[in-house]
Amino acid sequence: MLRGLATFAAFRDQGQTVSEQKTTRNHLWRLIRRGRPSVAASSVALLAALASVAGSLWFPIQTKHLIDRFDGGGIELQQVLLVAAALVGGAAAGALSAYMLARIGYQVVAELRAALVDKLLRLPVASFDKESSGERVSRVIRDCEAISELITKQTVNLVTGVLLLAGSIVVLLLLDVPLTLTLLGSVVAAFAVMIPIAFLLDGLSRRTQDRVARISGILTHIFQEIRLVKAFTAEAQERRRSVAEIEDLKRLGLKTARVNVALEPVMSLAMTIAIIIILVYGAARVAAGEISVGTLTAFILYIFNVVNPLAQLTNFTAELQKAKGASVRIAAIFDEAEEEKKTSAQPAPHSPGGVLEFRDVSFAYAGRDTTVLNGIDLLFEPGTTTALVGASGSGKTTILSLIERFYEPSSGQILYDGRPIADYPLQQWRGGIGYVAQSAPVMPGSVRDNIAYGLSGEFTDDQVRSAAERAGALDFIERMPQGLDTVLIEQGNNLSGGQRQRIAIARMFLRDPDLLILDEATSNLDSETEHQVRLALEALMRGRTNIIVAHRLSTVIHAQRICFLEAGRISGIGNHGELLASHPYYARLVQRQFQQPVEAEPMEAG
Ligand SMILES: Nc1ncnc2c1ncn2[C@@H]1O[C@H](COP(=O)(O)OP(=O)(O)OP(=O)(O)O)[C@@H](O)[C@H]1O
Repeated sequence: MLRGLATFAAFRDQGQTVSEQKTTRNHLWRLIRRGRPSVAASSVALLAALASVAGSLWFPIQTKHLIDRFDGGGIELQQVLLVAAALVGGAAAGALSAYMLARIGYQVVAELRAALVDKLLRLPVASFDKESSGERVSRVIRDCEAISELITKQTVNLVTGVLLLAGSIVVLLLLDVPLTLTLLGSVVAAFAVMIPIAFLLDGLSRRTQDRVARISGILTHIFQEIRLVKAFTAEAQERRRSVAEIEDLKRLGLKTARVNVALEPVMSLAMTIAIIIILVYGAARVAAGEISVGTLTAFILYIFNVVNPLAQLTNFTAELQKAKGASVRIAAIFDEAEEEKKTSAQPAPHSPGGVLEFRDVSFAYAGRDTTVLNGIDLLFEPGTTTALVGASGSGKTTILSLIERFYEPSSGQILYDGRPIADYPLQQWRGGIGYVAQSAPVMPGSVRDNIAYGLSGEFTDDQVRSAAERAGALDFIERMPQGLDTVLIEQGNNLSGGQRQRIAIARMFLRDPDLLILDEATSNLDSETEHQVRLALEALMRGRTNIIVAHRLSTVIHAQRICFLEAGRISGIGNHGELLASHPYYARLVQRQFQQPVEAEPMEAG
């Protein structure tokens, strides 16, 4: 309640213009509507809320009648039953409305989350460069939760609170005007006393939330990189860092507890004083014969009808602020441009065996001044292998990303079969490409799921097994506890680097793409595994158009074409022999590597 009071007061100072506040409100309303709340359930919830308010308004009046009848011959059973009916009926209606609103809230949040996940999956890779994945997860989980909380818990408070407050004031004014003004004056004064403390609590609560978010970020990082922590014996350092954060959180908690402890007596004192004022003034009016004992009793009961809605309304403003903040962040995601606009006229999918051409392609990542690729002209002929070689950061992986259409060139064109690749339907375009990323990532699921990953058809065990065999992966898969059904844990931690690579290669055999793009792993495998992976890759590359970011001399030597990149420009192109003769930098690299065992030596310059 107190946080609500403070937020209510602070809201005016947030510097939002009227039109900004309207836009924020629209965002929230748009999101709630997107969740398609059921009209029937909403109507039942509203009617039940009205019934519960009626019960709360009715019961003190019935109690007044019950007490006032004492003078005229004691308690009447009918009157007792009416009080009980008002109480029980009001409570039952309140419970029904709360349940219906909870249903609506959960339905809205489920629809919203599903829509958000769907939207996030449609966003381009560039969108994920802007914000950490943790923050994106927080949009789906926490921000949606804030909107659901508003609907499930706070809407009922708003509806019943406003009605109860307004209804109570009207009934009280009808019963006795001076006593009503005294009641309102003392309750408002009691609230006013609490506002400064509420401000303090609000600030503390925000700082606590920030701290909690910070500490969860730090801990997530530590546990994600536990190998790094252990390899560098940094446990003590990380413990110190975490303990410092935990201590800060403790200090904030204690401060909050101190304010709360001070607040409780102030709060009950303020409310007690308000009640005493009403009692004393009311008793004087009873003694003077101006009001009945029943009326005074009704007034005392109505105090709760005034205080509770006031508390609920202030709470509502706090939750509303939270939900509005959340809705702005969620709406920003919904407003982002999707990777591919759905068009009614879908062009034909590309046919295999075309020439892929980079024509004067330049590229800069969004938000970065430097151009990563500068005027790249490159031809990838069908059935050939092109190796991209160059120092670290020279733009090799970026070329692969442009082919995958993770990003669009800043200028120039990428053509396939003479047509811009952007013209082909995105799903079919990517469907024709096999991409083996450097780290050979795996997804949660079984080995079988991972080999058939992203393929829509059903695959027989024989097909999956055959792909695994061609990738040189079948032996180790069969040695795993449940074979193809073995579940791969987070980031494939139960696999070695070479095994992950062979799973990725098996995936490609099953996918059977026309164009294979491969970011060669930089980590050195032992020579036996290296040999197996190379054999599997050679088999995979046969008969396809291959584009490889090459780190190993063995790969480079076998490529028909080598493209040497320096700071985003092509400084040499040709086969191994040609480059050796024409490109001093390349020749120097090769010379350096031939002094080492050729196969294990990475090719990279930087
Ligand atoms: N998502 C991104 N956002 C912004 N800049 C990026 C992004 N990815 C790469 N870069 C920058 O673009 C440049 C080229 O990166 P790229 O990954 O293409 O190089 P690379 O030649 O593949 O390097 P390596 O061999 O080390 O993998 C680097 O300076 C890098 O910092």
